[in-house]
Amino acid sequence: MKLKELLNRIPTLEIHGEINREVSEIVFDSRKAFKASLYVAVKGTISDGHDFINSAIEKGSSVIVCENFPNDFKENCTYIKVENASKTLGKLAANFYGNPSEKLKLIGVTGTNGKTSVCTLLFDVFKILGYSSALISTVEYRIGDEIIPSTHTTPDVLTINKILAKALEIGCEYAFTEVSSHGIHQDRIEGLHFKIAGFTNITHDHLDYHHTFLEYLNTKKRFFDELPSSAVAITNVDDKNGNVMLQNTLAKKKSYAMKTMADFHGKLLEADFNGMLMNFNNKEVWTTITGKFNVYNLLLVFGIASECGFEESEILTAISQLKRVKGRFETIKSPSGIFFIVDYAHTPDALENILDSINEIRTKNERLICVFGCGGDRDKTKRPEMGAVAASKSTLAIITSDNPRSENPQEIIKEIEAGVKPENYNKFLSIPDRKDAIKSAIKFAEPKDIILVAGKGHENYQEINGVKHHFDDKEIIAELLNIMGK
Ligand SMILES: CC(=O)N[C@H]1[C@@H](OP(=O)(O)OP(=O)(O)OC[C@H]2O[C@@H](n3ccc(=O)[nH]c3=O)[C@H](O)[C@@H]2O)O[C@H](CO)[C@@H](O)[C@@H]1O[C@H](C)C(=O)N[C@@H](C)C(=O)N[C@H](CCC(=O)O)C(=O)O
Ligand SMILES: Nc1ncnc2c1ncn2[C@@H]1O[C@H](COP(=O)(O)OP(=O)(O)OP(=O)(O)O)[C@@H](O)[C@H]1O
Ligand SMILES: N[C@H](CCC[C@H](N)C(=O)O)C(=O)O
Ligand SMILES: [Mg+2]
Repeated sequence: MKLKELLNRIPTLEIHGEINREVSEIVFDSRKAFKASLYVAVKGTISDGHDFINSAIEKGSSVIVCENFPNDFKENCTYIKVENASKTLGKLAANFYGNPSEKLKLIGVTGTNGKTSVCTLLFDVFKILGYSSALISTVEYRIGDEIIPSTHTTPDVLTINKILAKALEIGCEYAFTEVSSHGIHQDRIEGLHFKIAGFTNITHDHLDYHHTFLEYLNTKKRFFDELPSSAVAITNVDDKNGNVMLQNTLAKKKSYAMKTMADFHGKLLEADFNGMLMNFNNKEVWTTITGKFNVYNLLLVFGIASECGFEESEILTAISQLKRVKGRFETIKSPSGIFFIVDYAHTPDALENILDSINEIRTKNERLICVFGCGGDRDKTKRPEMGAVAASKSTLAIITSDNPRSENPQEIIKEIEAGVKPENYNKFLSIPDRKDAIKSAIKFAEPKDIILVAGKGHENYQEINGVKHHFDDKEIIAELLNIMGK
């Protein structure tokens, strides 16, 4: 594409060099630069892309977009000064890929918990309704039937545009994307045109990155603040901050709730481990998805599909055909009758919700064993809160490792243990090796007991000191059951 065309509608401060030249690709990592590429120098959390301008040129970049010009200009290169390189990257990406987000219906979902669930369920509902879509999620990216491994919940803006452009090319009409707080903060959604934006809930997470809860909340709110008046914003008004999210949005406001009046109102009539009977806007629907928090997720799916123009009855028929999302409340029953639940709960709120949901369903004649840990190099303040919740809401909590990353697993466990309330000191034990922890839970369990293995859900690895070792909770459970004959 010609640089002149690429710069269409993009504000610049100063240009040095020829703008009548061909751009082969846009890159924001000098290591990925090649012949005739345009390199955008972005300030990151560790380094500053401006330091790599010359390495990008050595690898073939001939256009540099930056906030400060270097001291000397290389021959045959064009330098473009902009106010904010990270935001400019979003606009360049949209122009380069032909503004795909304006051409298909882009739907974004933000919130602490439930984004993957809602986006995946939307993708599945729309498929049942006969529409092909794109999905951008923590678990995987999908373009119609094609599956691409996921690197980020919300990837960089070039990747998003590339996925959307490909989706458009193969005839998709919708795209569902998770919008993470890191994604908003790092301008990974800059230049995208959202038709509908959904909010699930906001509780404690990522305070390592955002520092305070208010900063975290305001980052999520920015997603709604920046929507145009042509968009629709759907919020959970049972959440304390559900209305705050939409306070300054220009978008048309819609709500969903179970406890208060809302445009999309839901009730949970019955729930067991096989599914739930719900009532949505006075119509009953049965689903194999279970857990009270999933009523909220399904209500948001219902609200979004309604705003896309589908009839309530056809949406509910599609909801009744949904399957569970990978690693979310997935159940396994052993030959001897031990019941396992594998779930991605990795925040205090998620762990509390899943334990509450299990406790509401179970008879209490069995025991509930909770095996969980906390990720290293992530929000440390979650740890004692998760320790407190797990020990108080289960018969036995087995504290173990999640992804320790660069941290010492024993130290993470100590921080989790510190949150256990004195009255629950006899209700927990700590086993650092995750496989050993699951093994102990199985040893301890009798038929009908429930073992919740939380925190890693769909993940098929355990990251220790920068190395990802293959580890899949479901596989480990099957392997141990086989060896232990239970
Ligand atoms: C903390 C964080 O989010 N970091 C993200 C960020 O990297 P960074 O700011 O550290 O980049 P940097 O190393 O400082 O480099 C700055 C710039 O210089 C460039 N550079 C760097 C070195 C070089 O030799 N040449 C060069 O050009 C880099 O490409 C970059 O553009 O920008 C990168 C490019 O987009 C991301 O890949 C990276 O995600 C890291 C890997 C990550 O782990 N992020 C997680 C925390 C994350 O984003 N998670 C959320 C989900 C959270 C949730 O569960 O809700 C997600 O959306 O996935
Ligand atoms: N609406 C909800 N409210 C509270 N907890 C939920 C909700 N939906 C899911 N959960 C819990 O949170 C866990 C993670 O769910 P999900 O993967 O859908 O969230 P996410 O927002 O995509 O998370 P991430 O930020 O890691 O991408 C689930 O396994 C479940 O335990
Ligand atoms: N997207 C989340 C996932 C956490 C999953 C948990 N297994 C962990 O590693 O902490 C994060 O990166 O914080
Ligand atoms: Mg997710």
